[in-house]
Parts: sequence; C-alpha cells; structure tokens
Amino acid sequence: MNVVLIVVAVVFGVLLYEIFVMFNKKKWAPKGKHCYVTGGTAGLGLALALKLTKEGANVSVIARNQERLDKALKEMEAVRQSPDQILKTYSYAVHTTAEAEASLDAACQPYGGRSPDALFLCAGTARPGFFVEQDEATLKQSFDEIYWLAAMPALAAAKRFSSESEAEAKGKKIVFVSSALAYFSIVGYTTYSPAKFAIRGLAEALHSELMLYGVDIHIFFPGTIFSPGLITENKTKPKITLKIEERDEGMSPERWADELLKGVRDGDFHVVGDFIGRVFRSATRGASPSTRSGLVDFVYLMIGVFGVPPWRKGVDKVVREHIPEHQEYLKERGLKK
Ligand SMILES: CCCCCCCCCCCCCCCC(=O)[C@@H](N)CO
Repeated sequence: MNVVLIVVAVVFGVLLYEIFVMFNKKKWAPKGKHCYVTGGTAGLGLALALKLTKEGANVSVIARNQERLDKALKEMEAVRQSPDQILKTYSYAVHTTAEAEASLDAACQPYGGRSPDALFLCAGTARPGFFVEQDEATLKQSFDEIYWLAAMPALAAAKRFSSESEAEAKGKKIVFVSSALAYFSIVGYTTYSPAKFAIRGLAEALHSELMLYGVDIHIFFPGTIFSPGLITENKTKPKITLKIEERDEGMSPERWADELLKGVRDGDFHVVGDFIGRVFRSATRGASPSTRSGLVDFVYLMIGVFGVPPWRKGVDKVVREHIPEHQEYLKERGLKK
C-alpha cells in the first residue's frame, strides 16, 4: 500500500514538474522586432526571413550576392503584414570585422542606430571531402565560410549591446546556426565539423558572458536541410558520407525554420528540431546550460545511452567495408601508387 502511494506521488510530482516546465518558458515574439539575418537569400536563412516577415518583424537580410538579395526582398515584400514593416537587404561579406561592423551600421540606420533585437546567423557553406585532399587554403577557407562568418557579426553586435543602456540591451538575442555535426562527426566532414564545433564553443562562452548585458544566446543544431546548398555539397560529397547520411531523413528549410523559431520562442539554449537532434542534445549535454531537464529529456538521454554506441559501431563498420573502394579512389586520383 505504501509503495503504491509513493509511486503515485512520484508520478504525480514528475507530471506537475513537466507542466510547470511547459508553461514557465520565456516566450519571445518577433512581431515589431528588428531581426538581422545573414544568409537570408537561400535555404534556412531565406525560409527564416520569410517567416519573420510573416510574423510582423522588421527584417534586415545580409548576404553577398545583390541579385539574390533583390529576389529575396521581392519574396519578403509579398508576405509583409503591414505597410510600416521595415524590410531591407544589404550586400556584405561578414566574415571580416570591417564588413560585419559596416553591415550592422547600415542595418541599424533606419532605427536611429539602435542595435537589432535579434541576430540570426544562418550564413554558412559546407564543402565535404576527404581530409587528405585538403590543403592549407581549403582548411582556412572553411573557417572563413563557417566560424568567422558567425563570430564577426556576433562580435560587432556584442560591442553595440555592451555600449547601450542596460534597459535597451536586455532581452536582445544572438542566434547561431550550427549543425547536428557539432554533436558528433563522420568521414567527409573534416572541414565542416571543426568550424561548427567552434561555433558551439563560442555560443557557450557567450551564453555565460553576455548575461552581463542581459543578452540571450541560442544555438541551432539542424540535420539535413533540403536547401540549394545541399544540392551543391552533394555533388562533391564522398560516397561513403552520403551512405552514412542516409539514416537522416532531412526536412525542408521551412520546417527547420519553424523549429528554430519555436526553440528561440521557448528560450532554449540548444535548439534542435528532429529526433536525432533531441537524442544527441540530451546524450552529449555535459555541462552545457540545460535547456530543460524534465522527463522527456531523460527519455531522450536513455535512447542516446543505449542507441548511440550501436549506431556508431555500425558507422565504423560501414567505413571499414569501404576500404577497398577507397584504395581504388586514391589510385584513380593519383594519390597512391
Ligand atoms: C539513436 C541514434 C541514431 C542516429 C542516426 C544518425 C544518423 C545521422 C547521420 C548524419 C547526419 C548529418 C546531418 C547534418 C547535415 C549537415 O550539416 C551537412 N549536410 C552540411 O550542410
């Protein structure tokens, strides 16, 4: 009898806690906010820019290609919610301090110089390939195209936030876009994962440091996005990498953008959007700031504890079975006698 009572009490307690977690989330809404979006002319960035526009945000899209910026602006204009919404595009390559600062100066101009309410750093490129085919230039380029592209606008924004009044800066956001491949990695991603892992490190340090200004940090870990970028990267992606990735179903940029906004709305630090993301978020969390640690998270942790090691063993097996084909590949390219 006592045992039954204890079990009922525990289950009831856990349920109450879950409900508390569910309703006690900080809710953030894009309406009326100034959102600065890099990489907003294609894939996740474009889907997000459109979603923010539909929700009544003021949106500044930053990307390099003017033609694509013009096209994105047309799409945004078509879904604007009110004539007062400010929708703008700017051509900058924000992996340098100079251009990151210039892009913010330009984007903040219509707002009397006030810094954006939220930065969504979506820009990034993947160039999968074998490590032995890389050289100094391609290794460094990958950091320009991923890490510096996120770190420089974050630095420029943080300087602005810290110089504003506390009331002005409070509640502003930097949202980084990393990848499921920053929770783990596989053959073919030696130029990609390191830079995405680096973004995770930056986000975690900033999550702690920008509390000094009341600024929130979020980081997104999407899996496969059916974007124009994926079509390009798949053209040069090693066959073995494609094979391991088959286990990942993938989703449209629109669905990933939905998941990203949902996580940001709920105040999650690590934002994920699919089963794989939920499992790896829980299983690799370590001392990362917790997103929530209710029952649901515990279930994903258990799936990770029991599911990830066999999956990894399977991946290793697939790689070893690929050795003969890879030897041929190296010979064909003159990388081996
Ligand atoms: C119980 C555990 C089961 C786990 C199954 C996991 C299978 C995942 C395979 C790799 C997925 C890669 C997604 C990232 C895509 C990405 O970032 C690149 N396309 C670069 O753009």
